[in-house]
Amino acid sequence: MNTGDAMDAVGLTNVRKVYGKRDNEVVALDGVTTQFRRGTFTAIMGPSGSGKSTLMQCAAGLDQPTSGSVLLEGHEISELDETELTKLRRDRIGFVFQSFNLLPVLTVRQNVTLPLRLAGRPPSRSRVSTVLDQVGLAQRSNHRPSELSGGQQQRVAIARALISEPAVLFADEPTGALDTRTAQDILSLLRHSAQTAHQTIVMVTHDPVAASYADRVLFLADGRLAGALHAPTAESVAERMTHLGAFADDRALPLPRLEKTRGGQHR
Ligand SMILES: Nc1ncnc2c1ncn2[C@@H]1O[C@H](COP(=O)(O)OP(=O)(O)OP(=O)(O)O)[C@@H](O)[C@H]1O
Repeated sequence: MNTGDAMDAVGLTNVRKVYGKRDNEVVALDGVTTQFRRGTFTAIMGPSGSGKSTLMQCAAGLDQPTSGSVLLEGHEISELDETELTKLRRDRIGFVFQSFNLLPVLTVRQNVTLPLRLAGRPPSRSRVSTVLDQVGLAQRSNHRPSELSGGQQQRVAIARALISEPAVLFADEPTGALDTRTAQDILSLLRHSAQTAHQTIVMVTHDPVAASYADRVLFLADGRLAGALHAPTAESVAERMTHLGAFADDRALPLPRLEKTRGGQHR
């Protein structure tokens, strides 16, 4: 059995994912091998349709690869039954998706605490307050989702993912609906979580500045790895994306969405 390296929170070996059959076959991932070390923050980038979401779904155990191995927190996911997979995801993994999946009848606080209450591990009031404060929603804890902006709803989803302090956090465009300042705060929070709480963060993004908060950027093209950048800057990421054709059609490089302070450091 492949037990992998204990330093890796997630390890993919030769992962292939094919959707559809015969004439309708789409090869979404075509032999991807990579590792996500514990306590690291990785951004996944690539042109539309390059397989980013599929990679994340497979790495998170939400979807099974057609072939190849995914080792998640020491477990080969193809060897787990649905109950074991559900337990692994519930206890060790956090998710932030583009659709926030908030329950409209529950308040912010109730939405954030629901997964842990369902798991029989209700968080303390102070833990809830800390997380709501971290995402800038302390004043909104009794509001319902319909009373919040899109960006605020996204922050509820982020708080819900962070509250259980998951070993691995998968996030699909977590700052997509946020204004510049809030996006900076959330990205700094994610980086801080990786550095201090040794959480492993895997984030899909289209934004080179968001990616520059990560320790490493993995590039995908046509379902295959197309290189990596360590200690990325927004400029180096944007340049690489342009070469991958992600910013094609004669547009200028997208202006970094987030500002940086002097010396290239993020606030
Ligand atoms: N459920 C599915 N059934 C059939 N094809 C799929 C399915 N999910 C994804 N695909 C195809 O697999 C390929 C990779 O899709 P994926 O969503 O992983 O790309 P992506 O890089 O996340 O794209 P985007 O940046 O546009 O969100 C695409 O060609 C897509 O059409």
